[in-house]
Amino acid sequence: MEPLSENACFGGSQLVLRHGSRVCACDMTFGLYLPPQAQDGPVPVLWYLSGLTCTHENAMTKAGAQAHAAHLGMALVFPDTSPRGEDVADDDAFDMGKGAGFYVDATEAPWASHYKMRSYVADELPGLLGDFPVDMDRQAITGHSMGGHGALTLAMGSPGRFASVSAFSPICNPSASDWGRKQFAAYLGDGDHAAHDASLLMADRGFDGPVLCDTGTADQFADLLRPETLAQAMAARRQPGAFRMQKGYDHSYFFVQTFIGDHLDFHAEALGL
Ligand SMILES: N[C@@H](CCC(=O)N[C@@H](CS)C(=O)NCC(=O)O)C(=O)O
Repeated sequence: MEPLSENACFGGSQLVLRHGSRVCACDMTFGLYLPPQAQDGPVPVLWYLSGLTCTHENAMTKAGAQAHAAHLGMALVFPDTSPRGEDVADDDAFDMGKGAGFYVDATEAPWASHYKMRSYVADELPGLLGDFPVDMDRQAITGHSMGGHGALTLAMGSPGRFASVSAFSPICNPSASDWGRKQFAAYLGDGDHAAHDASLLMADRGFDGPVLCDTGTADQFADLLRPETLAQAMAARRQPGAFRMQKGYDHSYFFVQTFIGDHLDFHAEALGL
């Protein structure tokens, strides 16, 4: 693993690291924030999965999460959203290919050779965190938009792994949205689309911990996100958690940074901090 940068941040350290990914068959870059408490021993960790067009850098520089994480004593991981490199397939549309891995393992050409973001985030990257003072028995997960979809589907698909899950303006029902149908057809072909649909997973099995979901009432992508499908599924299942529509907020990082403190407090409680 190669350190690309390290910056002091709220008494802790913001690292950017690059490594050769076995599952994505390319170099991958991620951000890792270690709070000051990590100097005394392993700390719980919150995964932050980002949205369309993002790299590891957007949330790391724009979500404002580090101040809260430093106060609470929580590490933050910021993975990239797709494989990278010249030989990695791409698409002209911003919502396909690079920057749009959708946290699935592609099975179809030309995507299958590199687009394995589910395995990357769920299996490979956690294995690499053993080099750092991070307590992998205490994990929680959050994400924004496509990353909210990733957080919810990974949490519900990995029972017992995450103490809590939250999402900012998640894509809630990709198998019935233009943010999902096109990508699942390309990446997964006729494979199991429902296994990657948060609202269908919520209806089918729910999550064995608390859920927090925030979406802005002025979100310009609301018709693609379909928040009503997750709200309905949570209520029908009696899922412990909160589903909130935040008045006046749009899809941007101004929305994320407004509520990131709420989300970190929510995860801290579930993680026993
Ligand atoms: N570029 C797209 C929008 C993509 C977008 O809003 N991406 C969100 C996540 S879905 C994001 O976080 N963008 C990066 C940023 O704001 O830093 C468009 O113009 O329609």
